[in-house]
Amino acid sequence: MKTVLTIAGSDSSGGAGIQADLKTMMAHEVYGMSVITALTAQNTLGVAGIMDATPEFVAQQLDCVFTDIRPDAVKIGMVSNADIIRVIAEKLNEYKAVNIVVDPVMVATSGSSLLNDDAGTALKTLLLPLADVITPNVPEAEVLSGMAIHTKAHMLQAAAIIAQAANTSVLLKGGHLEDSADDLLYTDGVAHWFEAERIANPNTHGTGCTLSSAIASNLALGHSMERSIQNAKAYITGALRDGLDLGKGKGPLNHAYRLWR
Ligand SMILES: Nc1ncnc2c1ncn2[C@@H]1O[C@H](COP(=O)(O)OP(=O)(O)O)[C@@H](O)[C@H]1O
Ligand SMILES: Cc1ncc(COP(=O)(O)O)c(N)n1
Repeated sequence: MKTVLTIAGSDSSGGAGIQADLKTMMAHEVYGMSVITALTAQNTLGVAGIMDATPEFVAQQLDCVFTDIRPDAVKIGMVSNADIIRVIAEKLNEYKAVNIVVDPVMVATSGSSLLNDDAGTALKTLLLPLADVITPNVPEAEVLSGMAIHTKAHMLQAAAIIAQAANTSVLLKGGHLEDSADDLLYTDGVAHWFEAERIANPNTHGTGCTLSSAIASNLALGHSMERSIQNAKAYITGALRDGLDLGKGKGPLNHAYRLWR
């Protein structure tokens, strides 16, 4: 059995964060493990509260995982402060973690901020360079590149800037552009578009978490980066197309759509 670790925050409403990651891993038939960086009290309408874990406790969780069941891939999501980011970078280096997917989570789909101001620099300098791929959405890519993104041409420019600064591959997700659900992989100066049908579904809580976990699961299963992203896109499109409608705001996906049909 292949194993995947998520390092992320908990979402009490179960649609994003750790809960989305573990459900996605289960749907991919890999063994999921979790290091929790923060608890959030949130639902489909927004984030009511955040309680960060201490950096020491994050380190303790990482030690417990890596000294016992070695992950074949690692997904990193919400890491809300610089001290936690430092500890994660240190431990991933120490344990020589492989197949690292970093989703630079900054703002929840509902609009609430999930990253402290001091964490931005630590994220850029310590965590992004460790990744095999980073998966910003359009607003995150705007912050990371320092430019506005309104078109696919802008996506290309921004991805090149981010890839160069972080010295890694960038999957810039196009879900926030109107009329598009095309994502752009930029690696070593080469651009590859992953095109997908845009689904008319307002319930997109957790799409980013789900996509990055699906990529990590596919990498753990031994697929190439391109194949992993292609498979992950097919999974997220199917989960959106399933049309689950829960909660009063932007609802979650049906992560199990392949299992229950
Ligand atoms: N309405 C949609 N139809 C199809 N795919 C979508 C839709 N919205 C988002 N996606 C896809 O879901 C994934 C997450 O995208 P995005 O919404 O851009 O990120 P985030 O959830 O981090 O804000 C991407 O692969 C994106 O293309
Ligand atoms: C704990 C946690 N982590 C991440 C997200 C971002 O969710 P999305 O995938 O919709 O960008 C979230 N809302 N909560």
